[in-house]
Amino acid sequence: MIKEEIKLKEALIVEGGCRLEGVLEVSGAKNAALPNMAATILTDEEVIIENLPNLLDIQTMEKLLTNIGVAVNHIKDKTYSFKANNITSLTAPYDLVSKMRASILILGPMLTRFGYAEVALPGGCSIGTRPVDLHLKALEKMGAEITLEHGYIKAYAPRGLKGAHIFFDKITVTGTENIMMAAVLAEGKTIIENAALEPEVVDLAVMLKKMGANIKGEGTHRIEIEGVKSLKGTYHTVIPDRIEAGTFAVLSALTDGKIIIKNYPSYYLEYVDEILEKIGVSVVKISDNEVVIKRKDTLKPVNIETKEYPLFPTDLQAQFMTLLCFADGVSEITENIFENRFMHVPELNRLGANIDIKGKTAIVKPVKKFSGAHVKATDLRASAAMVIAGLVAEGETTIHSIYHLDRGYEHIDEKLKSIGAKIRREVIEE
Ligand SMILES: CC(=O)N[C@H]1[C@@H](OP(=O)(O)OP(=O)(O)OC[C@H]2O[C@@H](n3ccc(=O)[nH]c3=O)[C@H](O)[C@@H]2O)O[C@H](CO)[C@@H](O)[C@@H]1O
Ligand SMILES: C=C(OP(=O)(O)O)C(=O)O
Repeated sequence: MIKEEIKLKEALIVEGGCRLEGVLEVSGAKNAALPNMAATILTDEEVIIENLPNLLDIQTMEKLLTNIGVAVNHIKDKTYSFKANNITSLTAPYDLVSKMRASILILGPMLTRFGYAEVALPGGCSIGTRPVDLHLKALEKMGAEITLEHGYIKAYAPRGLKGAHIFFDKITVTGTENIMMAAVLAEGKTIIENAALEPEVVDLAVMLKKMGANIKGEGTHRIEIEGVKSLKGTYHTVIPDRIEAGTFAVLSALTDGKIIIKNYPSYYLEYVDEILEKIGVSVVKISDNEVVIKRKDTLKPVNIETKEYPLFPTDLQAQFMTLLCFADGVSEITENIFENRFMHVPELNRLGANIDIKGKTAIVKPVKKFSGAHVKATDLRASAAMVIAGLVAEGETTIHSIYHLDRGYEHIDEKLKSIGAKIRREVIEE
């Protein structure tokens, strides 16, 4: 059986109630590393990226890049070099794209540098339909001719892309990144309005500027890019993962252990930290890059709405729902970004939670305890919620189908074992 087939059947078995003590280190951000890697297509010079997290999604992006001829070399722990000086194909095949929606990020760079790109349509995923129409419309506005054939996006710009005025009807993170990468080598000026403000978008702009791109306004809703003829190599370090950090904060608050979180990016988590404070959980800085989590005896309910950065991230919704199950009143959590991101609710209820869904709002009623059960890890952050829930539940929790967890959490079981958690992987026939 090949490795990935086994992974689909892997389960995580978590024993609840263990005393946790030690250091949890936050890894490089998946959602920054993926666009950083895609941007290496934009130059024939060597780009070195450091602090790449060891994740399935990173391996998928590596495969997408090597598949088109990018030379990827491991230099040292978490540091890789990329050289796109011998591109042999301009296709992102379905078998890779179907593993990870962020594969769409190589469309903009391939098209702008080589005038052609073929990427399998990512299709829907468990958290929603997630179309890429905004990416495609923006590229068309830049002069690309796009057709959809046999499940593939085929994009042509034989004479190169042209700068354009793009207004995104909806704020899109990878859409902003894709168009920013397309615009850096386009002829003339591109203005992206209603651009995403996420730190990962800003980090991509920082990297592109080091490569010689001319970008202004990153971190605001209006980004201006003046195209240049070519880009050069650079050295870049991936920023810390704010979602992994937030996940660790929730885990720490609920298990009430003596956990130090290292590389906690407080500067990206201001709003999240404010919400934690309202719940009765303080993030206390103990050194430049380390925090501990202190909680009041009684947790308070809060209402949360997911929104684009700098407001509450959808990628922390499931973890905060788990935390709020133990508040002393009713909380309401509204999911505004993805239409189907409550799949953790029935799974949390299996563990003893009392959550109802009304449209796009989950009503989280207080419970005193969770008790271990068999649950399913339905998507990436739902999986993280199950791990947290398993650590606080009485008895043993078996989390089935943990494939998604490995897409976005680096060695989660090893990290948790190092602070005293009893957690193991088992291959279960399903
Ligand atoms: C690799 C990566 O960075 N993933 C993140 C990125 O995903 P991703 O970039 O895919 O998410 P978007 O910001 O694009 O999606 C926001 C909303 O816009 C919609 N939309 C998007 C594009 C489009 O062409 N048409 C359209 O309708 C989506 O369906 C969704 O409802 O941002 C999400 C929102 O913060 C996060 O949850 C993901 O972790
Ligand atoms: C939804 C997520 O990722 P992706 O966009 O890669 O599916 C996530 O990181 O929670």
